[in-house]
Amino acid sequence: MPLLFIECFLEKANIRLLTITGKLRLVIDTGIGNIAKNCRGSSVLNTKKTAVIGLGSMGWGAALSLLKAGFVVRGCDVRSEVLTRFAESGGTPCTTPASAAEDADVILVYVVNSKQVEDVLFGQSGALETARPSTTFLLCATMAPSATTAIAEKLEAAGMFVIDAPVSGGHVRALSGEITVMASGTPEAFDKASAVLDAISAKVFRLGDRPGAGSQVKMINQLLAGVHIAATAEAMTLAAKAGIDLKTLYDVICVSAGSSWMFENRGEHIVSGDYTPRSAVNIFVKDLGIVTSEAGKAGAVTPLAAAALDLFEEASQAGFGLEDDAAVAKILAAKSGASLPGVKD
Ligand SMILES: NC(=O)C1=CN([C@@H]2O[C@H](COP(=O)(O)OP(=O)(O)OC[C@H]3O[C@@H](n4cnc5c(N)ncnc54)[C@H](O)[C@@H]3O)[C@@H](O)[C@H]2O)C=CC1
Ligand SMILES: O=C(O)C(=O)[C@@H](O)CO
Repeated sequence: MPLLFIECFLEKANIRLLTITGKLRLVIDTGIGNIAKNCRGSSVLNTKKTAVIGLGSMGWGAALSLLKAGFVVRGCDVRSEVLTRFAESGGTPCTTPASAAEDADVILVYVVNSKQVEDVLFGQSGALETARPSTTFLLCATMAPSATTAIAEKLEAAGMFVIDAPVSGGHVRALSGEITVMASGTPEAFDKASAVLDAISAKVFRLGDRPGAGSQVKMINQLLAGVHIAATAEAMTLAAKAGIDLKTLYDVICVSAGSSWMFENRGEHIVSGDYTPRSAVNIFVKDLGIVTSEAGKAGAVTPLAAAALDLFEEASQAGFGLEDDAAVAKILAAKSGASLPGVKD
């Protein structure tokens, strides 16, 4: 069918075709709210109002992806400068989780750890104070599976739907709406959140019907991610010590068998000497802490994760906790007497 004919037909029927972050979407304006359907085959949903709690490296990207996809987005953060930037980007800034949660159909929780998640949900001015029953919560922070399960049970007891939805892909993929989601929850929860998941991700893995299963898989990803960052830092430090040009090394390894997603991503930060946090050292103190403690409970040995955790803890104690996690290289460089770009000897 000629494209012009399709366009005229869609215009008459009040249907707009939008391409957002490379995904083709149909938006049908019913006058009472949009019904969006992703043309790559996901379900139709009329969810319109969303809230993102925690507008940091990952939550910011998710919030912007939702705005681009046509959702109304309330965003909450404790940092006022972030709220100002969010308002400038078209979002509705909120100073408390309770005000962000009012009226929301789906709420995405993107703070750092389980303690913060509990605070923003169940604490004073927390989301549960105002969220309507049957609101769907996406728990996107990386937490121990047991913590995720306990939080999900508390939300469900209050009449909410929950998806355990930890994410992967870093700040850049969050911004482009292309993260991977390691998700678990009831089919009903997935139905309610499918348009939101489509807007923020390139791939959603459904890993089970109960919250906790997603966090278990994410924990394994974090074992690999943490070890690969530490290995990248070690490789770069040895290369620097051996007098190899780091940019040349980076180009060679990226197309060789020693590479990894983390080598490509964090290796670039080390080569350019840029430790602006896209994911902070302290995140891996948390995540590898989860890995080693859960492994201990399960009776599994994780010597590589333990060695990597030691390095991240050392980096944190040396004052690099809020820098990009590639700063673990600074510890190895100092011990090796090696010079890294942008790092004072
Ligand atoms: N940065 C990354 O590349 C990735 C991070 N993750 C996970 O995603 C989660 C978020 O990580 P990031 O975005 O890197 O952290 P972040 O530190 O950049 O962002 C967290 C945000 O939450 C806000 N916040 C903290 N307490 C709050 C409260 N009570 N009320 C409102 N806002 C509050 C902070 O001000 C901050 O803006 C973590 O669980 C992390 O492990 C997962 C995949 C990748
Ligand atoms: O993307 C992921 O997966 C990660 O966990 C890291 O980027 C760091 O948090």
